[in-house]
Amino acid sequence: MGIKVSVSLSVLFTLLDVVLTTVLYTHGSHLATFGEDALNFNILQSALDLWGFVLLRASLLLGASIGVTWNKKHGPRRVSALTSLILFFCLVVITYALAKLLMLTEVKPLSQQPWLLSLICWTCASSVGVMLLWILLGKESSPVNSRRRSYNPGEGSCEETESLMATAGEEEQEVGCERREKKTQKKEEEEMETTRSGATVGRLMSFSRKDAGLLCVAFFFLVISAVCEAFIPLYYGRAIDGIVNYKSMEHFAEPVIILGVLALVSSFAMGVRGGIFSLTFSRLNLRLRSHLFRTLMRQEIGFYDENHTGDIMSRLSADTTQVSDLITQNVNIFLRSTIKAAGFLFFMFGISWKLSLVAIMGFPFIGLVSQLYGDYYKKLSKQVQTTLAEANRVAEETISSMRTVRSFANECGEEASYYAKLLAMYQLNKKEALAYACYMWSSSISELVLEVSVLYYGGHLVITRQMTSGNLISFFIYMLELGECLESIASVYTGLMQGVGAAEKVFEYLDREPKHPADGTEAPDTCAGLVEFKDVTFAYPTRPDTDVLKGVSFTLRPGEVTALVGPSGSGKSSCVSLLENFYLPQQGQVLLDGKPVHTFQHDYLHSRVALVGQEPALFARSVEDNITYGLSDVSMETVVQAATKANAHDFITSLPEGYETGVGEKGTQLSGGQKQRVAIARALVRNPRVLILDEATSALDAESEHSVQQALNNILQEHTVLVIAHRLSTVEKADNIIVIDKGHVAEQGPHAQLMASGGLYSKLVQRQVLGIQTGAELLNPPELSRRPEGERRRRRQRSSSSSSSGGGGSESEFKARY
Ligand SMILES: Nc1ncnc2c1ncn2[C@@H]1O[C@H](COP(=O)(O)OP(=O)(O)OP(=O)(O)O)[C@@H](O)[C@H]1O
Repeated sequence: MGIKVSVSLSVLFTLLDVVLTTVLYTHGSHLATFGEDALNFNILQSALDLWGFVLLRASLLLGASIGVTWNKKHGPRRVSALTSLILFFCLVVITYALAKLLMLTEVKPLSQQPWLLSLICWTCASSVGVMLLWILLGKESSPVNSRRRSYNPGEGSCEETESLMATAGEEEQEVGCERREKKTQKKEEEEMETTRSGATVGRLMSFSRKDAGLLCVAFFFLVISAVCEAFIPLYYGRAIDGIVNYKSMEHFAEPVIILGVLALVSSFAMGVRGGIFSLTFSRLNLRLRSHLFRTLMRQEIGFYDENHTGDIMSRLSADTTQVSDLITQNVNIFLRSTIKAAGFLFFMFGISWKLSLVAIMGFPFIGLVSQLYGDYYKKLSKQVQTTLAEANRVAEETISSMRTVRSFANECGEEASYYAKLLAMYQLNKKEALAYACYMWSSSISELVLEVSVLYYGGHLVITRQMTSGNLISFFIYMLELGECLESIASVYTGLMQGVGAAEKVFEYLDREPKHPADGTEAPDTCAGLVEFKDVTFAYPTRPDTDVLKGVSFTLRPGEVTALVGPSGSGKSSCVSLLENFYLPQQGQVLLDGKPVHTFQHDYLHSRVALVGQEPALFARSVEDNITYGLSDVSMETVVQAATKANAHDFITSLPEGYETGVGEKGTQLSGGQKQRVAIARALVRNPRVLILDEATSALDAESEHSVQQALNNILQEHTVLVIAHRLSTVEKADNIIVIDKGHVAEQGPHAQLMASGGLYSKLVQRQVLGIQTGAELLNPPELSRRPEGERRRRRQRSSSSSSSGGGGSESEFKARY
């Protein structure tokens, strides 16, 4: 609807309002009434005050219409900013009109004052009309918005105001325009958020579709318990009337028996309803969590680089619980309270419509306060969720790296950073508490005012014999219960807002499509294990502007050992990540048997390409489960075979429960070397075609390294092996050594050739040998000097042999290594 339409509607409505109100006020013809009333105004006889309101209504609507027509750009926004105030004004007018109606009934029956009754009804209806039209006028900002969007503060193109800027005060206008833009943007965001909230609740409902049957049963019992509860105050009143008015046991006993039956049925229905809602909560929670976890499992590795574990855990635990609560708890309370409130209102009007009018006059004000509070609370709760996730992240990171924290004695530092996060949350909690206090204060005051007014007016009705004392008591119980229902509805609103905030975050993850899905389909019967990197350029998604690999090309041949060496941070592990299909290169291709790795089936690729990483991560399960991780139906014989090849069998059998022994969280109950051997067994049990050893033996002692490498040596011929090692002595006999430097392949070839060329590799070797020598001398010169001459000679020989250009190590020594 355009501005023109809403303005025309407002003008027409204003005309109708003025004419109709004036006609009703003057009873159609007596215009002299104005003069008489103005001179002798009596609130109980004259309706001049109601006619006065029409002037206010007309001024407001006409003013707003002129405003939005005159200033199409900012007018609607200004009108919209005043909406709460206008709603408040209209509610006051309605309350005043209803109060006047009650006063007039005291003077004469309403049937004798039809004009006045019609005028009061029209005043209430037209006030509602003004509210709606005001909202409509405030909303008609779409054409302006589209123009506003073209404004770019950075480029200074606030088109409409640009021409004015030529005059004085250009800068002020620009700043003002920018500020207004921000305000409007905020308002638009809020509007969008409200729409989104509705959509989120709708989506959650559809998520609970599977529990529709259960929810229907729960709803049935909810209605039964609510209806029974709605009747209870009525029979309380009747019992009291039996005592006070009839003073007869018969009149007293009947309502008491009915009361007993109602209480019995309602408590039974309440129990069944509560149980079913709890069950639905658990089912929904189960579905939501497993669905979210499944979505998380599908995400690419880059997602885990971008998002902190604490944040993800927060979504998975706290947010999913809150979301399940949103549907079960809040919807349960909302439905129960609404049904009960409707029943209570029905009985209240049945007992006394006049008293009911007094009681409901305050409700819209309470509703307005709840709305404002709910909006504010929603915003705060979102911020609280974010800070809580941050605090969790710090705690999680610290607790999972407790050994590092202890070894660097940084307990106090971690305490301080956790406390800082908690403090940030506390600041938000303080705001929440203040908002809650204000809300409680305003709602308690309005309740008190209502109760006193109802008691006063109800007392008047009993004294004037318009109702019985029993009915007044029933009415009062109804009203108090109604107050509780409305309070519950208000609390549900905030609960809903809190849940919607959490649900939006959960859906954000649920909706996330992996940027690099593992959806390859290739699964050939045979795999030779030929790996080719062709002109690969790669940057991590978290740092898209920094290429860590630049035009890298090399080949890993079946049956050959290829070593990747280079300074720290040169990009060796990044090559492994690409071969494992963790990331996609920006340019070039990583091929396995001539096909890009991402085209292979996920399971297939990882059964043919196995990785033993730098810091092998074990799971808090048994040794056997760790070795067979990700595989099913692996015989014990195969497990033992793999463990034996990895030189792990002996130590595993010496554990208290052998292969059944638990390894603790991340394998903390095993030594570094034991962990590495279990990780090697885990790779070998798959009998892979391509074996990647990324610093896989770095934590082994010389003895274990020797035997593991001997074991590996037996199987090397069947595999394509890629070795990354910092200790260059361990790679010197590899078939091909690829030297990576700053993301480039600096040189490649066998050890002897690289040493002869005198390039980066030979420098690294020399530096390392020198480093070892100097380090050893610096560390322990007296001990070294005290050692027998024979041992010193042997050490010298060993170091000189490894630094010699030919590598010096015998073939058997290499075989012992691989
Ligand atoms: N997940 C990641 N996100 C962003 N950058 C990363 C990530 N992992 C590594 N890097 C960066 O990429 C570069 C290459 O790292 P890479 O781990 O491949 O080096 P490397 O040669 O294996 O080092 P090292 O020998 O020390 O293990 C480094 O500058 C590193 O900071």
